[in-house]
Amino acid sequence: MKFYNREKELNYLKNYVQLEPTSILFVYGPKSSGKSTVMMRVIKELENSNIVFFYYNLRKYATPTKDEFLSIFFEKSDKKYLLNKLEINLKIFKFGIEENFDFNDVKLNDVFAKINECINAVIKDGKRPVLVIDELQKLKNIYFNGGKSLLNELFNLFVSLTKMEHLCHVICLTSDTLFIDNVYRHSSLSEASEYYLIDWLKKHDIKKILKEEEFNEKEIDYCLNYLSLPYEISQLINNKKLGLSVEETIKRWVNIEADGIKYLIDTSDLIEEEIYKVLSKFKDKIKINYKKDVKKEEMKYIKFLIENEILFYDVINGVIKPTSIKKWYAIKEILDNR
Ligand SMILES: Nc1ncnc2c1ncn2[C@@H]1O[C@H](COP(=O)(O)OP(=O)(O)OP(=O)(O)O)[C@@H](O)[C@H]1O
Repeated sequence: MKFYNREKELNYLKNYVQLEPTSILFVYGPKSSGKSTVMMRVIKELENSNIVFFYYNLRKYATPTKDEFLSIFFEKSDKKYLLNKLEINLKIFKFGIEENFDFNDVKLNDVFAKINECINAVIKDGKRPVLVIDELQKLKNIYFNGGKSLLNELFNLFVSLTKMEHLCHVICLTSDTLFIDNVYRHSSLSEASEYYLIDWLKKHDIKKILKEEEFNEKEIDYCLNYLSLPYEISQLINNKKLGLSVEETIKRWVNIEADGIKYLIDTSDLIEEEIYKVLSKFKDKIKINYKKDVKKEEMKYIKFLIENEILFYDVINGVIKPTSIKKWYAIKEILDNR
């Protein structure tokens, strides 16, 4: 699979993991903007460095239970940390735990003590641990002894590992911006966190990639109006090979998106008129300002559109926009057809 551009993001993350850890890093961005792909590329490019990446991709699992969380994060072994054998293309590690450790009735403090032991073992070996969790919000419904929320307690552990003790970087990737919103407004976390946006591809980068992929000038001009995400480029290339023109493919995409949005509205229990009213804010502009353009009573409808990945809320910059440019055209199409 070809990797397109993202030099700036790659460099940022490669440099970031080599600095002293001082805060938790939240990498966020619109759906499918390429957050995991960039992170995996960082791990690949640093595979011969002294960094030990503990990379847990929770996207691969259905929402985990407590037992599943333990088996995703730990592996029975006489080592304190060990290569994840299931990942053949990537040198990533799991926390090691002794063979006779009993996962039944385990207390959260014991789990955290084990994580600390593993991280300290890496440091003792003269290496630098980096913990990366993709789609961390999937742990939000796990509770341990006495009803303790795993996620809240993990945040305390992460603050301790980064801001307090500077032992280990903790990087959380997510496209769930309502989750980021909660984190951002959480007083003790906001002072211990940094945020990095992996956004749509820039027009000049798309142009460069399309030129390299031998698209002609006319095709490039057409594409530049509609493309924003890296996977769209790979799909266009494949469709071209299958004999579909760029214009046909894009028109079909916009149609499918428009159908999807209309179906979502038609099957929702919310007041249809209010959803359309919110969408009409995007009739003539691609992004709106949360503070200036959104009224309190509209937030319910905006949240609905964010949860359903029609809109993306960039909490840090106070901007709301469709999750992709193609989605923007789909919104405009359903507004025009009303
Ligand atoms: N720089 C890139 N070059 C080529 N393909 C890419 C690039 N970035 C992402 N992709 C492709 O786009 C798709 C989505 O990428 P990825 O899963 O990394 O996005 P994400 O932002 O992590 O997604 P999500 O929002 O679901 O968490 C994948 O098929 C991936 O291979």
